[in-house]
Amino acid sequence: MATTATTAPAAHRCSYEDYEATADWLRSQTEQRPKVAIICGSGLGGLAEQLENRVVIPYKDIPNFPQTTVEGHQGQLVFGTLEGHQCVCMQGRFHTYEGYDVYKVTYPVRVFSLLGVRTLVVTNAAGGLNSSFSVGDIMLIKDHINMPGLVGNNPLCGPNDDRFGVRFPCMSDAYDRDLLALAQQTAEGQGIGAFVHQGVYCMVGGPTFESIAEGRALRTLGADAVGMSTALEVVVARHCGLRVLGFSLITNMVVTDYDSTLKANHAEVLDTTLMRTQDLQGLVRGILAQMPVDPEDLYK
Ligand SMILES: O=P(O)(O)O[C@H]1O[C@H](CO)[C@@H](O)[C@H]1O
Ligand SMILES: Nc1nc2[nH]cnc2c(=O)[nH]1
Repeated sequence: MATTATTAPAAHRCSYEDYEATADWLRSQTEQRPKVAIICGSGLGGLAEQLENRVVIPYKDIPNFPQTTVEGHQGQLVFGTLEGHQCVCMQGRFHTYEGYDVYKVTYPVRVFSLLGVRTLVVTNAAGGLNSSFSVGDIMLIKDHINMPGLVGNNPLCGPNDDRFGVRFPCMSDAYDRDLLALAQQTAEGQGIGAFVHQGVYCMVGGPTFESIAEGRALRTLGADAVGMSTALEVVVARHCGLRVLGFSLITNMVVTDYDSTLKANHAEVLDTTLMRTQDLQGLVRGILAQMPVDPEDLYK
């Protein structure tokens, strides 16, 4: 039977049993039971090095897990404690441009949910579209434009599994407002408020960086930053009820001027992450330090 771009063949989707098998296997590898998951963006995996009592599990050993293929993404799960919170950190994420479908890209998020995770922290490297942003700024994500999802490439396409969430999840509250306010307040308290902004992240498919016309179009659409990840993970996280906090590190400014000779490139992206990695780590730590560890206080 012919299939359309909007509905993957069932064989490409993952079953509840697949997610459970991965979660069960991970439970057998560690006694840690994380409540917070952190997905590290390009060049931002250093956050996982901050965890205490680390248990490191390479993706290649994890049943049903994809492998990372992108420079700046290490390819391992790190369990451990950060500021009193039991965490699991993805040192390396998956992207559709690597050839993975939207179900594989978001596979870890449902596994985390089955492990008992309640809060997802996403980080990414992104190109700045807002002309008031500068390279090295941190953008707290207040909303997203899920470009693949808008054209039907959404990880929730296909039969809905009610064990994870509802058929038609709301996305107007995708990024938790309390966590966003806490992040802003923490940035001010740490004296880095001058380069921390709030804005809208637009996910595109990549792997091409934007043409000038595309950059201009995305800005007109209301995007402040653009990247090739995150929104799909957030959609799946919200579907299964996780709270989400997101950060974009502005690693380059998107070229929107025909007179410019600048050219976006991945080496520049990784260089900028080196420059700001300490600030971002400090900010995440500062936020976690103020989040109640007791889940009953946090998730009621
Ligand atoms: O979104 P993350 O994984 O941080 O990576 C960003 O950086 C890469 C481009 O340099 C792309 O993968 C883009 O999405
Ligand atoms: N699409 C896109 N992704 C990025 N990731 C880091 N910088 C960029 C960028 O300029 N465009």
